[in-house]
Amino acid sequence: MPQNAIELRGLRKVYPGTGGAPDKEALKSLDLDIPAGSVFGLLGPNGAGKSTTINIMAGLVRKSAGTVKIWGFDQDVNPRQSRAAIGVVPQELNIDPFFSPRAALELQAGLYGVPARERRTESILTSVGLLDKADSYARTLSGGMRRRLLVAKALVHAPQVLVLDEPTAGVDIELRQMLWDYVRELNAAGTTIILTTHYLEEAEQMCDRIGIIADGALVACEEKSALIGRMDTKTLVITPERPTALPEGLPEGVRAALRPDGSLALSYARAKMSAGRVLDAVRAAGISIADVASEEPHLEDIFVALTSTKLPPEGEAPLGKAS
Ligand SMILES: Nc1ncnc2c1ncn2[C@@H]1O[C@H](COP(=O)(O)OP(=O)(O)OP(=O)(O)O)[C@@H](O)[C@H]1O
Repeated sequence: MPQNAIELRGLRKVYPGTGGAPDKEALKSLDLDIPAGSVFGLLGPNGAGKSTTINIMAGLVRKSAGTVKIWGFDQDVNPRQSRAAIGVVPQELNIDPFFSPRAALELQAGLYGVPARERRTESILTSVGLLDKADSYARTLSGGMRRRLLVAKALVHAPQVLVLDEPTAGVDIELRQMLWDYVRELNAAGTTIILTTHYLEEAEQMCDRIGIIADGALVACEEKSALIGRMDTKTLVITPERPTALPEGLPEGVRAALRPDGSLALSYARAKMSAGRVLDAVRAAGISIADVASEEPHLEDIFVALTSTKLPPEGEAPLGKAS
């Protein structure tokens, strides 16, 4: 097993401008290692270059410069092996409406040159919960079933690396849970998982390593815990015994806000301040404390700090997206 499932070096992509528009440098010079066996989240605002990166890895978009290694195979030197090592679940739900799931998987297996005796059509359909629909026309499948069929198609050639591009956009909570349970199972069985998502909470739950890309460049790539640990802020949430206004005379560097439930949120840099000092200052301001809780920073805080972009809340369509 190679140390890295994916190695990108100096990856650059320029889309030629059309109709008088200037060229677009979608990837500037991306270096990225994704360790084998990980669940890696590739995050970034709209237009950052995530799909371009994934599509280059999948062989769907031609890079302008740089090298791409998949499972140790250089895409330019060993195109067949590198293609065989990766399966991509695309963002769009486009499937051929006249094929049944069984026929779609058989066709995909044929495209990848999987010999008939090695095909696992039934077991893949079973694991994505589509066996009872195996022989129905794909056009009769619900959106959630189509998504599962796309996952199944990406798995027919048993790739070591599975890429899911925005897999849960517009998917209901039950299906999302099922999809993630299945992805976790695949990972436990050794498949490296790469996913892009607009839902930071999802990335926080699912991924053990995270890369953040903004404007065609990687701005962070670390273990999730290290990334969150980089954020030095801490927040104390105080429930006062009686309704209160914002306290006066807090130490410098402490930001105070009243929350709609009447609690008082006090944020500060951990390196410069202690919880004890903050609480002393609150008491000195005449506030009696009924309860205190502390909040650690979330991935979203880091994302905002690194990209200056706030993502829309869960459930809303990301900017510029129809889905
Ligand atoms: N075929 C294309 N021709 C010209 N420009 C393109 C093309 N595909 C993408 N771009 C541009 O390249 C940049 C990166 O796009 P990309 O789709 O990779 O971003 P993304 O991070 O996946 O965004 P999103 O979250 O919206 O999917 C954007 O500015 C986009 O407009």
